[in-house]
Amino acid sequence: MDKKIYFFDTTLRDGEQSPGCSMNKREKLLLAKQLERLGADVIEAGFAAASEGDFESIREIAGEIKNSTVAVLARTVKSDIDKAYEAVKDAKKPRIHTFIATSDIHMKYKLKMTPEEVVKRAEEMVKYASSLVPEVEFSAEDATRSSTDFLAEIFDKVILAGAKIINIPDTVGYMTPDKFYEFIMEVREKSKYLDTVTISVHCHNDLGLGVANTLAALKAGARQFECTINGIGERAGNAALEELAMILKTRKDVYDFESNIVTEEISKTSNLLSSITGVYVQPNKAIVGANAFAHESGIHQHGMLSNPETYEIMTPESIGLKETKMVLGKHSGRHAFRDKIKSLGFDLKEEEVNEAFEKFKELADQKKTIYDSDIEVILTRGINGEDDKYKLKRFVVNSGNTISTMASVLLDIDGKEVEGIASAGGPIDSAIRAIEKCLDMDITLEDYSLQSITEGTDALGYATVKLRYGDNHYLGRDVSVDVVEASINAYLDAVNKI
Ligand SMILES: CC(=O)SCCNC(=O)CCNC(=O)[C@H](O)C(C)(C)COP(=O)(O)OP(=O)(O)OC[C@H]1O[C@@H](n2cnc3c(N)ncnc32)[C@H](O)[C@@H]1OP(=O)(O)O
Ligand SMILES: CC(C)C(=O)C(=O)O
Ligand SMILES: [Mg+2]
Repeated sequence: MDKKIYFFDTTLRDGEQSPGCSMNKREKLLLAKQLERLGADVIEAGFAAASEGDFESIREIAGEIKNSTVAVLARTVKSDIDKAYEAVKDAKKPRIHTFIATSDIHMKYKLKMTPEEVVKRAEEMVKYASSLVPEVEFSAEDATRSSTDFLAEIFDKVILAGAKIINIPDTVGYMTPDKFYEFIMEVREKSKYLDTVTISVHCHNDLGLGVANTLAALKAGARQFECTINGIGERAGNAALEELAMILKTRKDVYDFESNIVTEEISKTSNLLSSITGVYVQPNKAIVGANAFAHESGIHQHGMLSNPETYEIMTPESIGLKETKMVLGKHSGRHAFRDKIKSLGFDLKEEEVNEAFEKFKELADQKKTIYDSDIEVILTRGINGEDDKYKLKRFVVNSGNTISTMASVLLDIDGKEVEGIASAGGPIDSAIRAIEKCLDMDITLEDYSLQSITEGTDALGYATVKLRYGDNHYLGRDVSVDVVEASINAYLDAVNKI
């Protein structure tokens, strides 16, 4: 049997049917060009009869795309097929894709047609479409809840009428892999002509089985995969193109097939779709999620640094990413921390690394994401005072828009606890005044500044305090995710210098 898999991308049609994923003409064209670079064999550009905008988008895509077939969807309705033809006629490789439902429930309640009428309509419209374009695809909507006898009958009729591709959609995502395999084999056995055309599948993801069912269909003889980028589509979406493509590439030992997909374009295509629609994939999404090539825990990071194959079955480069992300966080270990320090250009002795590592863990307990700039702060400034005479033990600040701010600061001064309480305009002002009450020193605060030096709302605040004592000036600094704490410690840093 044929070893080639044809990827039929329906992001611009079924994908666009997902709530919130509508695209305008310019956006559809941008994405179509990227799908062409990705190597999609067929790009289903839209549903021409749906709206004037969709019609124009398909026409423009048909005029621009040269390497992929441009398909357009139509009901088995003559006016839909005429619209579809008008939209796609200038394409280098046009395809009209027409469909009608074949399950009892759809025929009886939705179409209000008898099975005989459905077969007749399908046959007539496939014949008509085949008189307009060389390639016509026929889909039996809700095929997987239809009788296999009826499918065999309608498929044979439309194949004789000119259909070159027969699609067996799992429209409502009802199949399981074993059942789908048996189902397709049964239809193939009952049909006279199905094996003379390309069998396609179109699996929805209502039970999370879109990709698994597509692979089961491959085993049963399907050679066209209908799928979408990021798995978008009606309801729970369609089988995800990037997952299917990477399964074929990564498990060639199991699936010995060829495809035209340029996997190195996957990441770019996924990002483009998300930025156009504003619908982003979850971080743990297979292949294209932000965490798909990221490692935070120490044991995994150590393994990755020793040999990336310990924890990655695909390379980030194979989907077009530059590198694996080593995320530093509270689960990270010394190996990854040392590697990060080196990559930031610091050459530290082992005991300095250990000291910085302790500070890093302390910070990681307070902060969700540790950025490179956080590490730089740890390495250049430290995050806490060490063996100083004046040390902060604890502080409490009570503040709100309808109450006066009150701060209580407890210091350790040479091993003795001293507490100061003060109320002033804001939390930092109150805290500084509370410290002044603990100290029996004639100090003047000359300058104070606070800067956010890392990213995010949990950024490190960098406080600088300038004090005058007698005729001399003393500068104190500190960093913390808590700006009041950074301010208190910066003040104490200057006091300790006195
Ligand atoms: C499984 C799928 O993804 S199918 C594709 C789904 N995509 C879309 O529906 C997007 C585009 N659709 C649209 O813009 C509109 O539904 C249109 C323009 C196609 C039709 O709009 P309307 O004429 O207002 O009809 P409406 O959508 O309300 O109802 C669908 C009609 O098509 C009929 N119909 C549905 N599918 C088919 C079919 N495959 N072949 C023939 N007739 C069909 C229905 O029986 C119904 O007929 P009725 O108007 O005589 O009752
Ligand atoms: C139009 C067909 C192919 C479809 O989208 C479905 O059945 O899910
Ligand atoms: Mg669908």
